[in-house]
Amino acid sequence: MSPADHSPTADPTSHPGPTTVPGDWSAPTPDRPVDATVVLPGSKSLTNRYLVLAALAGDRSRLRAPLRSRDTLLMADALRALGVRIEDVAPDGDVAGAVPDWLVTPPAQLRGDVTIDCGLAGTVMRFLPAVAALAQGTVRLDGDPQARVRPMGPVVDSLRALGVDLEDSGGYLPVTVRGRGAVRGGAVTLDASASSQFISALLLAGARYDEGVTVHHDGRPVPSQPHILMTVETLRDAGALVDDSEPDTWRVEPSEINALDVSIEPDLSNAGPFVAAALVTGGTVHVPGWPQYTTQAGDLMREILDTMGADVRLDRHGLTVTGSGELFGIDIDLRDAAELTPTVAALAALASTPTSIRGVAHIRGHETDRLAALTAELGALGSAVTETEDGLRIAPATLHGGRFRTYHDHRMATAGAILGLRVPGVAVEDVETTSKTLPDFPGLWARMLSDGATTAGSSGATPAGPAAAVESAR
Ligand SMILES: O=C(O)C1=C[C@@H](OP(=O)(O)O)[C@@H](O)[C@H](O)C1
Ligand SMILES: C=C(OP(=O)(O)O)C(=O)O
Repeated sequence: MSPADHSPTADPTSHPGPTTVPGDWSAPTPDRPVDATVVLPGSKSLTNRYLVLAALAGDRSRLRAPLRSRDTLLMADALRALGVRIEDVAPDGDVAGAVPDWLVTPPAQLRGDVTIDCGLAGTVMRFLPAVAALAQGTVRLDGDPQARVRPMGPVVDSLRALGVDLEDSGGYLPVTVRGRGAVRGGAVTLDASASSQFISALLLAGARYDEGVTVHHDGRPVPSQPHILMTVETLRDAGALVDDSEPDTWRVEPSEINALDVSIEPDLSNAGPFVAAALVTGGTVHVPGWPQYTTQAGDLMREILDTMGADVRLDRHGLTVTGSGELFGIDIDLRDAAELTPTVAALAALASTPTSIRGVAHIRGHETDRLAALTAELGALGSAVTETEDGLRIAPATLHGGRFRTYHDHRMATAGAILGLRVPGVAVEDVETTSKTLPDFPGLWARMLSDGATTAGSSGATPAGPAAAVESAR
């Protein structure tokens, strides 16, 4: 099945529904520009890569300021089930409110005869079959009902070609891996146009395969390429030898994986809605610890906000975004940073000139069919939005309040929050879905918008240290 065949689990064509439903979250509409410092928790993508590498390493690793959200806690629980010890330890220094570090001790041999809950986490459902293949025994992987429509075919077929004994459900979860404690490895060709995570999965575990792994992509362009570079760089951090010099081909030599001691950068894609608030309200948002160099796709927010009308400054203290009150549309290929689409689409719906978002056909296979979901929900609030073959076109329109459905998609919920900054009466369904990658989004959002609020841990903390914190500059 192609990603285009997927549709959201709730039917976006069934609008208009009720205006609000008990339990919906009223997105706040501030009466003045935001002026805040927002400390974001660690990157989901980095945390889950380092957890996997630490589980496959030869010795104990330390992950500093890891993200603790549904996706990373599921990854940690899955690795624990495979025999990895993951313990909380206090971070160095006396930083109030800082999240504990994770000490990760790999077992001599990963064990099987376990069932793993992948939730709705692409990183867990795609990365772990490649790890489970190294376990001794059977590992059954399943997830949320919506996870069962996210594509897995190329990763399971590739593992089979590399010598792994497994069963899938027609290219989807549930998947059963019969681990034999070792994997032959070798060369494989796959079509990764539906997700870069297929490639990352094989590379992350590939150093531990007897022959290493050579992965060649054949198909339409691979999306989210910075995430593959992130995989390559985290492998190199752990001493693995990776050759990515040929386009669409990656080679990981068989080797030990070294223990790691790493600090996790703040999650820049999760920072997106917060820095977007500066543009929407004509205010200022500062994000400490925004890295000067990063493989995170979310770093593209800097260019996006600049094009859409903000003043964007990055220095050694972090990122500062200031809006002027003007918000322009954008013409952008988001293939490399597809996870930003809901954030950019929400901004576009508030803009004074048209927007075209291209290159993101594959996000029909993300947490939900994001193109259908955004078309339905933005449209229901009055936006002039059209779904195209590989993206969205959004023309200026006057929006009104109403119910914004979220389809179990954290980034749909944060898109609703962005709209609410300008449009009174936006009621966001199931805002708790944001806990997939960000603990306490509603609290953090409210504190960003409130006067003089300071959460514990924001003063004197290392940028990525606290769970999440906001300091209002007012
Ligand atoms: O490897 C990763 O950490 C991710 C890769 C990307 O997936 P796709 O390639 O499926 O877009 C991205 O959208 C997702 O949020 C995280
Ligand atoms: C696509 C996303 O997540 P996942 O890692 O589950 O693919 C996302 O966070 O936007």
